[in-house]
Amino acid sequence: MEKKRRTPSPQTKSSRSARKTTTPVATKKKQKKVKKLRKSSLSKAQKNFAVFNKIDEHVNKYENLDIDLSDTEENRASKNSVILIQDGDEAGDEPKEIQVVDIESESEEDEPSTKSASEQVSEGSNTDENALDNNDDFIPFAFSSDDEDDDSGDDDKNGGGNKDSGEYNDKGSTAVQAETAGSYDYDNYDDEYPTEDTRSRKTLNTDYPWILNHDHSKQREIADWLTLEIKDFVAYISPSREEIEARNQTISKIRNAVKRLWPDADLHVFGSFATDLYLPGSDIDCVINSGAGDKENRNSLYSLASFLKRQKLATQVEVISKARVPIIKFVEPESQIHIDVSFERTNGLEAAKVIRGWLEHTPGLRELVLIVKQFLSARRLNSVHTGGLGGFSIICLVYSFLQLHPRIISGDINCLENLGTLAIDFFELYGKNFAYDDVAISVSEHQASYLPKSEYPNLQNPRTTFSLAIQDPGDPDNNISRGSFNVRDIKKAFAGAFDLLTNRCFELDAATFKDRLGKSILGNVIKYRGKQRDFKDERDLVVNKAIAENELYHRKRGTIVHEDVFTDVSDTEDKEAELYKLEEPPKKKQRKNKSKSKEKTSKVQATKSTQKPAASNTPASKPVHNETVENLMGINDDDEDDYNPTTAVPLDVEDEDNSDGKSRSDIRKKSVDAQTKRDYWLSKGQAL
Ligand SMILES: Nc1ncnc2c1ncn2[C@@H]1O[C@H](COP(=O)(O)OP(=O)(O)OP(=O)(O)O)[C@@H](O)[C@H]1O
Ligand SMILES: [Mg+2]
Repeated sequence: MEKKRRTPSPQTKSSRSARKTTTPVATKKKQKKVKKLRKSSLSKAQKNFAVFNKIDEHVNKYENLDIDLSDTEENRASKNSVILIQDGDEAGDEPKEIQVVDIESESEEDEPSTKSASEQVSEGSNTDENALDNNDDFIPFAFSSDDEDDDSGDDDKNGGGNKDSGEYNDKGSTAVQAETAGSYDYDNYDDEYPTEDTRSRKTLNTDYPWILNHDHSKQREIADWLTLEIKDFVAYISPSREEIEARNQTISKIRNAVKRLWPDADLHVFGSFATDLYLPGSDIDCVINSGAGDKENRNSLYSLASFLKRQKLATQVEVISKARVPIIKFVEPESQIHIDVSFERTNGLEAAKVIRGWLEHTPGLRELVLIVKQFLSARRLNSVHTGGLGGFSIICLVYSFLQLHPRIISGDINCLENLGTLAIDFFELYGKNFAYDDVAISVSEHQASYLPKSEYPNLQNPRTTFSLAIQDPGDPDNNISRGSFNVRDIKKAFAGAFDLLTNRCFELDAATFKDRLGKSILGNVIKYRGKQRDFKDERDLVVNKAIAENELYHRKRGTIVHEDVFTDVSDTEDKEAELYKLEEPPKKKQRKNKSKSKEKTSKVQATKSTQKPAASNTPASKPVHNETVENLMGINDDDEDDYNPTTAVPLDVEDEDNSDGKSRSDIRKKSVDAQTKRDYWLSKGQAL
């Protein structure tokens, strides 16, 4: 039944009449207004970005602690070594001692090079290499194309060193200099983006290749354009058949080797490969569990490291034996995939299953996680060793964001159709509004909630209140983000992304269709520099064995328990064919329809009515009240939240024709959606 119409908000009224009376004078006025708004928002953004100019806090000071074995001469020499990193006892402590331990020499790899490190870098970067693998796609918060050219000099200053680790600082400082000197022209930053004339030339080597042949510049709603770009980006970086197979084979090889060394042990995969949340350059997280449960010790770690090296299954081996979670890190030479191996634990295997459950029930989760991952990875803010935000924390952050978003809870928006708005909301929340000092995030198998930090001493950082606290879904006393000590820079980066995306949207919204052509919104904050990929998300074509084996592992264990129990999945009586059978591919993106949204609304209502405090196993659990949640989200309930989209827009407002035989109610639904988006969008501008 049609709901009773309510008086639209003044904001709604004015935007409606503006659309109805589009005289040339009105258009000119509107353009002037938009220009003014844009200018003021740009200058405000400029102010926000002053933090990047005046202080160097955003430069990742801990970057140099990261060990990169690929480029420098010492590192080349140590390719035949095992590196022992002695971490502090607590995650988040900076590494205390680094010790290189030679375990074996293999002469062919030891050949000294007379070439400079930079030459080695350029020679080493074969065209098949993916810049993401090398974390080589850093984008400074500056748009001057001169930045890249200026790098060479700085490289020399840094001892002609490690391009990989130097790039962040070099580019960052170049960007800072350019902007401090006032040479950056905000009005012309679009120069970086191809005009129609230069499009064909630029598209051959674009930094945002996901727009190639995927032009959305004709979208009426700018938020829809961003949503479509996000979908394109995700399709672009999703794995091809070959990539999945390479990962599968790599795991099989390592597992076979482990079993040769330790017949009572088995290797399992968890982390992003077991959740389908990996970027092309992501590592593979593995754990070795054994019948005796005795492999987590220094001797075993070294035995395995030496063995894998001898078997030519590992290069660039590091043994990190004194960390809270001792691991071996190495690169598998054939696939060049980075592997982390931990020992005698099951929590990662349990987390993988929980995360897959979240993915199944949370539309948009995969898309937003990959966007945030790529965003942080390009800024080198994704490594916990340097205080960044690890993949696990990102997943929990995005999951809680989607679970607690008022507009999703109320069934007001469809996640997959509003990825653009949600991405901006995410950056706004964690870049500008989130109360890091007071609020912790709790995620459990079925829900998320905000917790008052004061009541959870175990989640607090003893050194500072300004920290991110995310309760481990598998252990309520564990703050999974306690190692992310660089939260200040992460917050700044998110705030920057919000400003850049919002400004870009305003700018392109005001531009003519001709000027929009070939331009990217997402490219303002995310770039991809590397081997050109296809838009082939081939996850439906080949079994991801990490997922299949993890499913089997849980089937064998029957239920999720939090004890260390050895379960050998390779010694299985289950038929292999059964295990690796491809399931029916999931139905391709469904268009929103009435029954689906109704179903969703009732589901949301059910969730709301049965909402329990998160982490029910923690008695003090007390989710922050919804009003506070809305404050945290930065959404003002005076304006658009009062607005009833089903009644605010008359049927005759939309000027689209009805040639495809849609019913009037379908059209109203569409126009309502468009208006909701527009109003919401305008509110973003006012927030600037
Ligand atoms: N702080 C932590 N506390 C407990 N478990 C953790 C923690 N960090 C990581 N893990 C476990 O390790 C797994 C892999 O973590 P990681 O941060 O590498 O995420 P990822 O999804 O593999 O992302 P990426 O693709 O960036 O490697 C997680 O799924 C989780 O099970
Ligand atoms: Mg990982």
